[in-house]
This record gives sequence, structure tokens and C-alpha cells, in this order.
Amino acid sequence: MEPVLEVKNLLVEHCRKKQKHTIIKGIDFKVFPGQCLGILGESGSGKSMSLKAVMGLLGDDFSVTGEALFGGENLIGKTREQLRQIRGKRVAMILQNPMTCFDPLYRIEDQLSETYREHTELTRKEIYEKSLEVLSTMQIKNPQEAVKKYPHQLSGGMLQRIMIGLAMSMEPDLLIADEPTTAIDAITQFEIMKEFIRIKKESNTAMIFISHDLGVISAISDEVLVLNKGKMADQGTFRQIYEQPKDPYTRLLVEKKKAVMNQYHRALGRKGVMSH
Ligand SMILES: Nc1ncnc2c1ncn2[C@@H]1O[C@H](COP(=O)(O)OP(=O)(O)OP(=O)(O)O)[C@@H](O)[C@H]1O
Repeated sequence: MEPVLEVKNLLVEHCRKKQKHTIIKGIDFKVFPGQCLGILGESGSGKSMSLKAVMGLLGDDFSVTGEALFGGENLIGKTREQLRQIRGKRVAMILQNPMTCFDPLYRIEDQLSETYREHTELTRKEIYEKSLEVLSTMQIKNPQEAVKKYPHQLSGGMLQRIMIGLAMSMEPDLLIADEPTTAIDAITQFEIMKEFIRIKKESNTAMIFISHDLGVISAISDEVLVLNKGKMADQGTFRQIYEQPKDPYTRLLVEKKKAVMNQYHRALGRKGVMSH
């Protein structure tokens, strides 16, 4: 099977006042149709930066080298306009805070229409119907009412669902989700994760899921890439990473997670004993 995206020796440098600072130090990864690559690492490890570099979302003070082969084309070196056209249709991105993806001055309906007008040939009526369909697929109650609302009138979880629904309705080859549940409360996080897992089962879209949370990564990823200070620390299936982490940094992440889980189980156990 051919990878949807293959990144080779990605290097990102930040140039300020003639000083160069290397942020991403030569990373490689592949993602295949219907599979999910989880990118795991602590804050500042370079998770977001590596995908932003591939998708042309960094400013002029960054230099990006290496290869990012997408459908046989190297994305690195493409113009901003060429990459803008690829994003949103062939590659969809879901970001941490859904509020920032919606313009506060536009109703949901107008924001969805804008995307469909740009990337499809649908008529006004078809766009309206498609918008209602997206909302009901994402289990938003009363889609006719919800599309008339402004972003601040909906919860973060609802906005994130709409974002995911919109992204998937474009039938992208690749979906990049960058900490999509971090800004959302725990119960809604679980619901959002269920949507991603459903999408993974039902579509052939390749997925890159970025998170600092090993639990979230374990729920969805087939392969995991662990980043530490802009370098690849580990790579393998979730089981390999969890059971036999090669790198001391990965071992630390796994041990931390296991300690939290043990604490959680102990707390639950005690509660169980007390309630009897
Ligand atoms: N605009 C910027 N200018 C210069 N350096 C930056 C900029 N944004 C991020 N960095 C640096 O790049 C490195 C990687 O940041 P990145 O945002 O990719 O981390 P991350 O792993 O995604 O963490 P987080 O989840 O906190 O965003 C960090 O060391 C950070 O200091």
C-alpha cells in the first residue's frame, strides 16, 4: 500500500536577527489510507510545528527542508496558494480550539457555505442541505436552528463536532487533528474521541492525531511517533511503544501514565471498599 503522506528528513529552522535555531531536527514518518499515526510528545516537543511546516503554515522567518510526498508531489517548496488549495479539500485540519476556527461575526451557516463555495460546485440550495446533513451526522440536535447561530451561542464541543463534520464532508485524503480535545471538558472529550474512532472505522481517510496524552493516542493510533525536543525519540505500534519503549524519554512518558492509571485504580478501589 502506498502512503498518503511520506515525510523524509524534515528540518525546520527559525531565523531571528541572523541567528538560526533548529526546531525540528530531521524527522521521518508515513501515514497510510485508513490508518492513524499518533504523534506524541510533551508541550514544545515540536508536534504542531512539524505538521505546520509540511502544510505551509509557518511564517517567513522559518525555513523548511526535506521532503513531504503527498500523492506523489513534494509539498515542501510549493507556494502558499498551492498549499491553501490542498488544505481544506485534500487535507483537512482540526485544531485545538474550535473557537479560533470560526469567525465570531458569521453565523455557522455562512461559515460552512464559504468552505463549500470555495471547494465544491454545489448550488446554494445543495450547500444548505449539505450543511444540515453535516450537523445531523455529527449529532447536533435541531440542525435548522443550530446553523442560524453564531459561534459563541454554541458550546466548544458542538463547534468541534461541526468542524470535524465539515472536514470529513470534503472527503479528504488526510485528516490532521492537532490536540482536538484539549480545550474541551472531559465528558465532551470522550464524545469527540468516539467521533474520530467512528470516522477511522467508516472512512479510508488517513489520519494524523497529535496529542500530549498517551491515553488519547492509545484510543486511536495504529502507529505512534514520539517526539522529544524536535527529534524522533521512538516509533512503532502503540503496543511496542507502551510495552517496550526504546527511548528513555518514551519510557518516562509511559511510566508517568502508568503511575496516574495506578493511582486512579487505587482511588476507585478504595472508594469501592468504603461504599460497601
Ligand atoms: N512562532 C514561533 N517562533 C519561534 N519558535 C517557536 C514558535 N512557535 C513554536 N516555537 C518553538 O518550536 C518548538 C516546538 O513547538 P510546537 O508548538 O511544535 O510544540 P508542540 O509539541 O506542538 O507543543 P504544544 O502542544 O504546546 O503546541 C518549541 O520549542 C517552541 O518554543
